[in-house]
Amino acid sequence: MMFIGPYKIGKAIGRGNFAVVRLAKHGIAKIKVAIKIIDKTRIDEENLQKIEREISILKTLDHPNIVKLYEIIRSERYIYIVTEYCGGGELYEYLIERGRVTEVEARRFFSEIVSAIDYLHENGIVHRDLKAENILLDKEKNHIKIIDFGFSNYQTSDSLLNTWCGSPPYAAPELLLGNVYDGKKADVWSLGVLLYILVTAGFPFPGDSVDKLKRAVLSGQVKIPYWVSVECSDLIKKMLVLNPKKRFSVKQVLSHRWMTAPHSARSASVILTKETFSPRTTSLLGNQSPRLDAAIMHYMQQHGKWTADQINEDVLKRDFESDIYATYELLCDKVRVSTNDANANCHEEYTRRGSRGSILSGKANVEDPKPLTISAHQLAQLGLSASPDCDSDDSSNSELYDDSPTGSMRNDRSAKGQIGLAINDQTYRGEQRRHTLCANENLITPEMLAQIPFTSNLHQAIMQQQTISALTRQLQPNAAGPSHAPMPGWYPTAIHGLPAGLSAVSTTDYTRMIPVPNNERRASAGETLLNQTLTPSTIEQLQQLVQQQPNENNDNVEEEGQGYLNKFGGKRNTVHGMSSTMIGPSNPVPRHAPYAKQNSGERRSSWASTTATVQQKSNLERLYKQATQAQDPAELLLLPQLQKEFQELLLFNGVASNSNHANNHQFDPTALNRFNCPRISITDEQNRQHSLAPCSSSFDPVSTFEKKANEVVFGQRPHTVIGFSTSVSGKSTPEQQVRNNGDEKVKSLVSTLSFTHVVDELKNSLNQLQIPFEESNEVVYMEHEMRRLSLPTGVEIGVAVLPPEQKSHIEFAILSSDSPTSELLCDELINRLRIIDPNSVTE
Ligand SMILES: Nc1ncnc2c1ncn2[C@@H]1O[C@H](COP(=O)(O)OP(=O)(O)OP(=O)(O)O)[C@@H](O)[C@H]1O
Repeated sequence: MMFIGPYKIGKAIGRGNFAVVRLAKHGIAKIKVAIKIIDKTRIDEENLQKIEREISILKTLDHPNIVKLYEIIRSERYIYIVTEYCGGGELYEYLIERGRVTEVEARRFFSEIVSAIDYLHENGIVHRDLKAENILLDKEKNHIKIIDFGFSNYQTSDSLLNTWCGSPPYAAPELLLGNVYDGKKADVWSLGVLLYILVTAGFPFPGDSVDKLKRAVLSGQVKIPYWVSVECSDLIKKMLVLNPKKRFSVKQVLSHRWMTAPHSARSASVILTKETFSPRTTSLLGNQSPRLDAAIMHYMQQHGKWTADQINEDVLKRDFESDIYATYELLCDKVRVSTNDANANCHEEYTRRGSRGSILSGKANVEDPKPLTISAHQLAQLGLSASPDCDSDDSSNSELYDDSPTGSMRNDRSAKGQIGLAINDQTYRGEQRRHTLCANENLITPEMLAQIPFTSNLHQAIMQQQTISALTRQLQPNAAGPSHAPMPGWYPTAIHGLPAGLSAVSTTDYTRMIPVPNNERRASAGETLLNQTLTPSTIEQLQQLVQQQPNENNDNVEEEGQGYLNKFGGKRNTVHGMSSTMIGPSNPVPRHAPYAKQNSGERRSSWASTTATVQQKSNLERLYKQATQAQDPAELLLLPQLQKEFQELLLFNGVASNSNHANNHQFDPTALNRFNCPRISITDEQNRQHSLAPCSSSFDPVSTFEKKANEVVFGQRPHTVIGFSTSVSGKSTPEQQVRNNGDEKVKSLVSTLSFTHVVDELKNSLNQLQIPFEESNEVVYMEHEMRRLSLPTGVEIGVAVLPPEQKSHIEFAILSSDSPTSELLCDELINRLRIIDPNSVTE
């Protein structure tokens, strides 16, 4: 078992360019954390500076949608960045697994992302590496947590940046061009890409190299699929504006009508505004020093063996390099989570805070930093017994372990705190003294106070008490007595935006007045004032809190979090510098939803040729006859040979057909592998005879082979014949017959684009999909000229301009109705047309 300080180290849950991220669990608070471990010997000075900047920025941040920093641990070789653990994985994985999300869900996620970026920009910070891999989800996959501030930087309002960084698919055009740039506007571009990805599960700009991507981005065109609402498209387009000066700012994004559209009841609760929080340092660096929670302090004194002064000092200083501060924060979070309604979470807490007016701040909807309203009975028993987690001294086989910081490696605080950054430190395990405390005063939060009528006696009594305690503190600022009286319910994390003077409010929780058992109190040194808030009954209750909290008590950090790397084969890393050839994720999000599940067994593009050589045909025919006339099923073994012949035929025709195709399309047979296509095309001989398929013959070995293969592979024969009529009259077409039969295998689209435009776009799409086609335009359909594209996949596409609309009428006839390939292909082509023609109508 491996420890870094008080953290029991588990499996790797992520990897970056220079870091490995591991799951860990805090020995005292029993909270899971993520530890980013940076090996200093593997990075150069420049990157070390980058990491230091990331740390210094993280220290200043405090937003519910930004990963929370707990502690920085340094050793000679490693830097350990301890942050909150986001158990829901990356947004990227989420989209890969589920495909695009509904706009309601997209709005909920995106609102949180934008809220966090707004918060950063408000504080003069730009992220510069926004991407779906750097956006994590909480355990319930409800809320966003932005991570990876490795490229973040400070930017004053009028300054420009010049370091090229980020991930190409998300990079703004000015970055791709290598210009100086406004980091905030570059972030907005990435936000545009993110929103596009959310609602389409694809990237807005295609390109498998930086050059291609650059060309696509600089074309200034983004094709938005038809299913995206007009409002959402509008917002995406306003974020993906080439000219950064004309591009939306984050504020404009926030006030766009798509963002302000009604959220679902649940999502409404997560909309956060800048007033809802502020950097912790702001509140803490003010003159009004917040006061620490007495119960937690007391508990820490007992279990960490720190003195009250040490705790006060480190916590108020927000010393991230101190295990004292981290322990305090973690314990606060532990209690906060448990205090909330079982189904609520801290985000809703934020909202509840934000949604109420505050007498104290005098503002409506302004952060009324709701304390955790943890009454004594909830707080006092954060006392943990000796943790079995920490009992192992298995330090021999771990590189990390060997180089883990020891108490001596830590700054002064660790020595003072004694909580055991040393791996073998026994100080936080072993026997712990748990004092029973007693309270004669419960808690009231400022929020509750705000709801008590100003003029009421109760309010005045509380305020009076507040004044007295404030005065007491002023008179005895350093006394270990009354001036250190606890401010139950207030934590650094809850103090954000604390209105001046609030720290002096004496608190009594009238809602949590439960009978307090009058157990014997065993006082300990330095707790003279804690007795006001802590009750004997709390010991057991809080013990339960820590020991019984679902999931949190699961020590199995090794097992958890293993999924990410195993499943997705690693992290898509951020690149730095124009020279990189890397482009986007190694598992690129497919561009359009129909292809979102690249490995789906259902999706089969097919490749058949109608132009086999005579020799190939006869060879196939012979093999086919042998196979089909075989009495013995074993002779079906001939099929692999047939398959091989067929593949050769495909390759032959793939190369040979280059010159035959429109636009001199370069057909690359290796594309078959890329598209994961089986070499089977499902067509029907009869169909070929009676429909328009060119090069039909009475015996088409290719199609008969396919038919046989179809039987073998799919266990059924293709049977339905759907197709356009060749007849000039257009009567009694197979298509009509099918329709009469109630079968809807002809998909139609009426486009507002011109006939030529539609045909060109279809041909482009087919070329992009690397599907060969035959084009003919002599056909007349319902007395109108019709362009026909015949595909070897069993799809016939007819395009005509029909009165009275004079719009392009496109029909996709599926010749083999049971071919999933044909269905998917038609859908894909229709989707592509809709992207360029959102006003088109499906019939
Ligand atoms: N707090 C966390 N909770 C859960 N997983 C995390 C957390 N922090 C990081 N990870 C995982 O580890 C991965 C790498 O983390 P991070 O992006 O911070 O590393 P990096 O070295 O900065 O990466 P890059 O090289 O892309 O910049 C993340 O993509 C994520 O999957």
